[in-house]
Amino acid sequence: MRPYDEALAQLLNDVGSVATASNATESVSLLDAVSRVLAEDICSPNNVPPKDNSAMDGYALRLNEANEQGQWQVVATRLAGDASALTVGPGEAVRIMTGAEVPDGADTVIMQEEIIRDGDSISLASEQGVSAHKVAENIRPVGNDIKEGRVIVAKGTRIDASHLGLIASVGINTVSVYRRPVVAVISTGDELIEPGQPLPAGSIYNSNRYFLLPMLEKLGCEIIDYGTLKDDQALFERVFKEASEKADFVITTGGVSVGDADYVKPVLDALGNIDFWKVAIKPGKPFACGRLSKDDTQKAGYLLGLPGNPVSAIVTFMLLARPAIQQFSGQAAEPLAFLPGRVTQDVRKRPGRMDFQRAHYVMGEDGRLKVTPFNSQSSGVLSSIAESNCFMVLDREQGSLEAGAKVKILPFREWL
Ligand SMILES: Nc1nc2c(c(=O)[nH]1)N[C@H]1C(S)=C(S)[C@@H](COP(=O)(O)OP(=O)(O)OC[C@H]3O[C@@H](n4cnc5c(N)ncnc54)[C@H](O)[C@@H]3O)O[C@H]1N2
Ligand code: MOO
Repeated sequence: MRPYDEALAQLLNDVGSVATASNATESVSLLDAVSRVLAEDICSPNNVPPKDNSAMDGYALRLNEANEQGQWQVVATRLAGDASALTVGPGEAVRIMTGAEVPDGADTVIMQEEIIRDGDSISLASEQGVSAHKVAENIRPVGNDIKEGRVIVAKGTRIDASHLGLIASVGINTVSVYRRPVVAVISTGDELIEPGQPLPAGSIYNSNRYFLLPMLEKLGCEIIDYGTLKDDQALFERVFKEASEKADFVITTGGVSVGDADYVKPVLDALGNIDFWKVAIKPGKPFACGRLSKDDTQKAGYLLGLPGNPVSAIVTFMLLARPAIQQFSGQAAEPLAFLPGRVTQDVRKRPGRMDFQRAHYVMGEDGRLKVTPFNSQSSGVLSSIAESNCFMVLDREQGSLEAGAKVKILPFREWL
């Protein structure tokens, strides 16, 4: 059994990345770019905001040159979108709206709640007069958000809604992204039935397919869904081969253990090579992987054989398949971000496997995170994932723990 870190390092080394391949990029319009990985640094061609503008509805004036009476004459009105030439002289003010360009000469915008207006004459409402205000207040300076030429989103970033907004804010509507990884998904097992069908004796509903497809979607993958295969070695061989010729990754669930109908490994061995089998993690130990071709020069899909138990399948997807697909997609490495916490109850654990217990974490009254493991840690209990918000991660050589012990928290809901 490989320790988790070694298994992941080997997997990442074996799968490579489209970022090093030629012809692996395409140009897409902004709204089609969400969930894709950027193949270029996005540099801003201009300043945001492009000119000094007002943060408030109020009056633009020269606070530095306030007269003794602290009074100004309103000489014009400035709306957002109006860029006509306009200069404010000493003793003059311009009625200005939020977002409008600050007229030349003005050094400050006073918000209207802090102004007393009498006809076209304004004065400061505060008894402290000018000293209640600061020069430049309520002015958003040119380039305050983004300076011209700055990299606003780096190559290797998986684009989310905030990146789309930021890229739009500098006026760019097309970006270069890496091609999508093609992923074939295969459920295996004689006992599996699709939801919506009556359940014959001895059968169970296929749940793995229903969390894998949306998680792959979220990773920007192009999916080939092979549904469910009966446990038949010749059938596996034929379908795995076909899938590997079309897909970058072939993800299977089930059939990787030591049972009489566990054909995934023998088929991987026959078509290609097993990179490794078994990782020292709980759940998910029998994870298997390798390339589905013996010919190194041929492009062929890489098999990620997830264990059949639903929790083992989702955990190995999150911890092994997901980083492999992210790296292959050209995404910059994203190491697991643990949070420090304390466990609320005694925990039993035997040394030997790194344990990813499903758990719920909250902020305690002392401001520290406290984490409570789900009451069943069985790898068949999928509600342990649906009702948890993190893994409580216990190192491989760790033994049992007492309530109050320090543990690592790994939030996972954003991956789902
Ligand atoms: N003698 C041993 N037996 C087992 C070992 C072992 O080391 N020695 N390891 C156990 C562990 S740990 C796991 S995990 C499982 C993995 O088994 P397989 O990958 O071969 O999976 P299957 O036997 O095909 O299925 C296991 C379990 O999961 C259910 N299943 C499968 N696919 C789905 C699906 N798509 N949706 C819902 N449920 C699914 C299946 O019905 C079984 O109950 O092996 C242990 N055994
Ligand atoms: O690894 Mo199995 O996934 O312990 O149930």
